[in-house]
Formats: sequence, structure tokens, C-alpha cells
Amino acid sequence: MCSTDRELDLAELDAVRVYSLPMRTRFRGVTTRQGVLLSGPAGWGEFCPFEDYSDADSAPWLRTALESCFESWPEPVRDAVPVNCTVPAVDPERAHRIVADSGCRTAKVKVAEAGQPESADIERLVAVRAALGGSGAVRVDANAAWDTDTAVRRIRELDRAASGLEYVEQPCPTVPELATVRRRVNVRIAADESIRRAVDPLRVAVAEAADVAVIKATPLGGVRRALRVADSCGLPCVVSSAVESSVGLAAQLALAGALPDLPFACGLGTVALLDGDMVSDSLLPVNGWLPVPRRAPAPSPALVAAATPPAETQHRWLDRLRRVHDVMPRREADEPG
Ligand SMILES: O=C(O)CCC(=O)C1=CC=C[C@@H](O)[C@@H]1C(=O)O
Ligand SMILES: [Mg+2]
Repeated sequence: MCSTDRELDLAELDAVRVYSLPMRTRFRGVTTRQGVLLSGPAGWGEFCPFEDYSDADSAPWLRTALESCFESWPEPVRDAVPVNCTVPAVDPERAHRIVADSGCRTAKVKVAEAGQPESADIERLVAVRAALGGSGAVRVDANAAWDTDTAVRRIRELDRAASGLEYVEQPCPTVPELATVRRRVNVRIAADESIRRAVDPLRVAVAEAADVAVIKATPLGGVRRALRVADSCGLPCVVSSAVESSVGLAAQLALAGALPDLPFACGLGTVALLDGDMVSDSLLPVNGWLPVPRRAPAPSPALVAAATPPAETQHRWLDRLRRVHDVMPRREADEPG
């Protein structure tokens, strides 16, 4: 039976483990990644919405975890996927090292970080291109930081600094702004924040706002739902992580493995951003590739014990899990969008 039809009950779970892992570098304003690992009859899943997500916004994250616990994933069409290394808003030396150490042929570079001068982005991109050589691909992610005029100016400057950008991810907040910028620059536009709910992708395609869709199984409610979103948006897709441990990342790899077409490297090399992991055989890229697993890897009891936070943090997450479960629509027909 499909999770969209069944009454999912947390009491059916075999194990619930709260974890807390430090990040190597501050990313998305986050320095510690926390969540809950869940185990069910089909295997392990991970519930890890960011702290600023409401209970309603976190419901698809729980649905993704429960899909892993109670169902099998769709058949993959490939057994490995190419991935980008992710370069946070760090100094040029650090950026160079991240790229050189990664073995990846594509680098995704964070830009437009609040409080940093524009020159910091230029210097970071020059360092990334030097580390990658002429043949690699460089993409940037502005996380909706710019208005349209700033986006057009910065994209041209960053394109020059990087000796060519593969695409720019979410330069502006809204779909109409993305469409405006797309008409004015010669670099591909990728939509990320604009594709977080099932209704959004259609709007992006209709508005001719993007060339690429960044899709994430975790906030879209699971591998099967994300596959439907990919299908409905009619754009080439890049699967990108939500900075899960290897347990949750496995669902994202299952999505990347099952997409009919995968023309770009995926943003799934993110276990490297964590200082630790919950499994002993981490899903870290080798020569820029990650395998497509058939189920999530089981956490190591020793690593779970080492990452277990104080009782107060555990209670906070278990409360959140129950609250989100209570607001989670039981049937797809009940969901907004
Ligand atoms: O795509 C990647 O290389 C890594 C994932 C990544 O960048 C993100 C993951 C989670 C939250 C986001 O702020 C961020 C993104 O905007 O794409
Ligand atoms: Mg993004």
C-alpha cells in the first residue's frame, strides 16, 4: 500500500533516535544539524526539517522519512550519479581546498552571503575555477538574495570571474523576477526555493522563469512525489540535498537514480559538510560519483550513541515529531496544492 493512502502511525516504528551533528562550516546559517532517525519494516528514514520550518512545512519531510520506513523506492534507471562539491561562503584558500579535495568535476558555490563584500564572491569563484581547471563546471547559488537589476549585474560579473557559469540558482525570490532575469542574461537560471511545493513547478515552467529545476525529495514529501514534480515541471532536473546524514541522503540518491533523465551533476555531496555521520560507510563521493542505494543505510549504534544530544534537545525533537505527525495530511487529496 502507498503511504499516501495509509494511516501512518508512529507507534508502528521500531526505533526513534534523535541526533545532533556539528557542521564543518556554517551553512544556511546552520552550525549544528539535528534530526530524528526512524526505523520501520522497510528500513530507516530521517526527519530533519530546519529549525525555522513550521510544523505544516515540516509535514512533507516526515512523509519522506516514513516512505523510507514503510515502502520500497521506485526502480532506479542508473546505479550511480555524478555530484557537485558544495562550496560554502568561505575564503578563497578554503574554497580551493574543498574543490581540489573533492574529486568532483562540478562545483556549486554559495554567493551573495549577507555581510560579505561582492569582491569575496569574485575571489571565491576565481579560486574555484583554478582548482577545477578549464574543463569542470561551476554553478552558483544566490539563495534569492538579489533584486533583478542586481542579479543581472552580478551574474555577468560572476560569469566572467568563473570563466563561464553552468547556471545560477535562485538569483531572486519570486517567479516573475526569475523570468525577468532569465530574459536579460546568457546564463541558465535554476529554480530552487521556487520549487518547494507540488504546485510551484508548474508555475515556474508556465512563467518561463527557469532552465533547470532543483528538486529535493526531502521537502517534497518523498521519492515518488518528487518524481511526479519532476515530471510535471517539464524542465531538466538537478537533485539537491537538504543536508541530511547518509540515512536521509539515501532517499535523495534514490530520486536521482530513478529520474528518466539526469543531464547535470546533483547537489548530493553534502555529507562532507557535516563533521561526522550516522552510518559507518558514509555516502561520500568517490571521484565525483555516489552510488544509488536500494534502501537507506542503517545507522551505527556507536555513532548514534556519540551523536545523541542532551535530554532537553531529544524531548524538543520528539515533541516536534508528534506535532508534525498530527498535522500531516493523511491523504494526498487533503493536502494544499
Ligand atoms: O546543492 C548542493 O550542492 C548542496 C545543497 C544546498 O546547497 C542546500 C541544501 C539545503 C538548503 C539550502 O540552503 C541549500 C540550497 O539552497 O540549495
Ligand atoms: Mg539552492
